[in-house]
Amino acid sequence: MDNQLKQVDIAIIGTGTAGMGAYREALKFTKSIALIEGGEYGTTCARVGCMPSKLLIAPAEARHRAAVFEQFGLQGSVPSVDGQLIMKRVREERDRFVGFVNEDVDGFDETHKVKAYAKFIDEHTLALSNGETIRAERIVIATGSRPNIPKFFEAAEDRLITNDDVFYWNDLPKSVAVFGAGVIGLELGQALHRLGVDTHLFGANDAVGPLSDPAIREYALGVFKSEFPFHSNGEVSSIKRVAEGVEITFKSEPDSQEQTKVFEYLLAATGRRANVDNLNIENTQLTLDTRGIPVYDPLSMQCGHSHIFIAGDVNGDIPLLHEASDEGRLAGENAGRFPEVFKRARKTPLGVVFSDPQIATVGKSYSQLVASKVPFASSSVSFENQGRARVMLVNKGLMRLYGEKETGILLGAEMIGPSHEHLAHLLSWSIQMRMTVGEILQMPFYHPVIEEGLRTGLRLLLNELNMGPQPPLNCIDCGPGA
Ligand SMILES: Cc1cc2nc3c(=O)[nH]c(=O)nc-3n(C[C@H](O)[C@H](O)[C@H](O)COP(=O)(O)OP(=O)(O)OC[C@H]3O[C@@H](n4cnc5c(N)ncnc54)[C@H](O)[C@@H]3O)c2cc1C
Ligand SMILES: NC(=O)c1ccc[n+]([C@@H]2O[C@H](COP(=O)([O-])OP(=O)(O)OC[C@H]3O[C@@H](n4cnc5c(N)ncnc54)[C@H](O)[C@@H]3O)[C@@H](O)[C@H]2O)c1
Repeated sequence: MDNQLKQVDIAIIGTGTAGMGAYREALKFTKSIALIEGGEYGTTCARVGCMPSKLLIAPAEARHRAAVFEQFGLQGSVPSVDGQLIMKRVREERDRFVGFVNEDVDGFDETHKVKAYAKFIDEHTLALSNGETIRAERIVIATGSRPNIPKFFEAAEDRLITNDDVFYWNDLPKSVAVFGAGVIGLELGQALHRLGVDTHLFGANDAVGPLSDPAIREYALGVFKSEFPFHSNGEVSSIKRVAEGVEITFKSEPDSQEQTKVFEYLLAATGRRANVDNLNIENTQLTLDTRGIPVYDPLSMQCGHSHIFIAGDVNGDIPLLHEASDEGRLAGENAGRFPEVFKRARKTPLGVVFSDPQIATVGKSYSQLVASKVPFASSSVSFENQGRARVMLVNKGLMRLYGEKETGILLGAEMIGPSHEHLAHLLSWSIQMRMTVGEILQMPFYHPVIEEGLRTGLRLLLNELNMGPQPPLNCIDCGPGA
């Protein structure tokens, strides 16, 4: 094997978002790099993740929106769905996004790119699936994650699919059983339903996306259950491949009647698994956690005190695009400067689920605050009577804000509601600036806008913190419906 030994300063395993970020930073320190990719270039985000999922959601939301036009007094039928055209646009636009990534990869130094899967032989040596061996002074692991599929689902045989399959469809199916009411299940399940696919969403323990605040979770359950069949605490007793598809026998609630239904596909959206189990990581001296993931410092991405760094979904921490990008760059920089290693402050946590209404989490979650024993106060604000939301007929939503007692600093928020991708950004920026609730309230709020609902929530929180008066009901100087 050693006849093909290549020696480099830095090997980066994986050329996704984190790997590409690591490469760009590492280049600032050395030109001796192996950027290794076993699968397809293009990144999970662009190929089968963030971008194609939003491309599927866009027509689904547009069609759903048309269904409320009647309430404005606009008459007319809801547009019919041409599944082939919908999927054609999803694929074409997706390919365009992938094309941009591939242009970047094309621009990388050819001598740096290695097309093979890598495994550890020892702490410095990697065996490649093409038979070559690489010895690297420093290594960045950026191998991403893959769908986690419970064994139970294998009974669906060839009708078992994941997000990796959906965005290659040529047409929409007639029916889909979506398992997992996490982020992927909610986004794809609701979009498929809105595009006329007979969709059932099967959850577990009443979980909804990333929500931990019981009040928001309950509200979200109500919203989604009123729109499509959502068995948030269902029990599935059997899954069978039958001639027409997948037969699923289930109870919608533990004490409800058992029912059997055949779906064209079973879509597994039951979480993701770090691609660390196929790296022979045990051939290194790294300390592993109970999931088999190397223990690392999230401020430097360094595994222990070693020359190995881990970034992106593979570290199982915050599987989001902007985090993978930040982590990749930090890992690449530190791999470049090793043995000197710098710590960098991380950004305020921010998560958005592109369901409708949108779900968002910012800063510390409710469950983290409860566990941390930090003294905090909270406020709740509904968007059902919020002026701008009612004008636009998007008045479904509930927001909970958490602030630190004594300092009045905003700590976090969980929410479901209209335009919450934007409100969540305002809140995360405020939290990152360590602003108090009083200081945020000094910022301008226009009228009439959805942000006025956020202002009401902040005023209520200020009062809960004993730092401001109870806001007047239907406050006219705040604008009607604020
Ligand atoms: C359906 C879906 C929707 C999503 N939507 C959003 C969203 O809206 N917003 C958001 O912020 N995040 C979203 N995400 C999450 C986001 O896509 C990921 O957090 C991000 O893409 C992770 O990047 P990464 O670099 O860690 O992994 P990847 O981009 O997956 O890169 C890892 C690379 O490593 C390669 N590899 C694996 N093992 C080896 C090996 N042994 N040797 C060599 N190469 C290897 C893989 O082939 C892959 O190319 C979504 C994810 C999914 C699945
Ligand atoms: N908008 C976004 O930012 C976005 C979109 C999609 C994905 N993502 C990222 O991808 C990650 C993975 O998404 P995901 O939805 O696969 O994972 P997830 O962890 O968000 O949700 C998985 C869900 O599956 C449920 N589950 C597990 N086993 C089950 C079973 N047997 N039956 C029914 N339900 C079961 C869990 O209770 C959980 O609610 C997310 O954590 C997120 O970071 C982000």
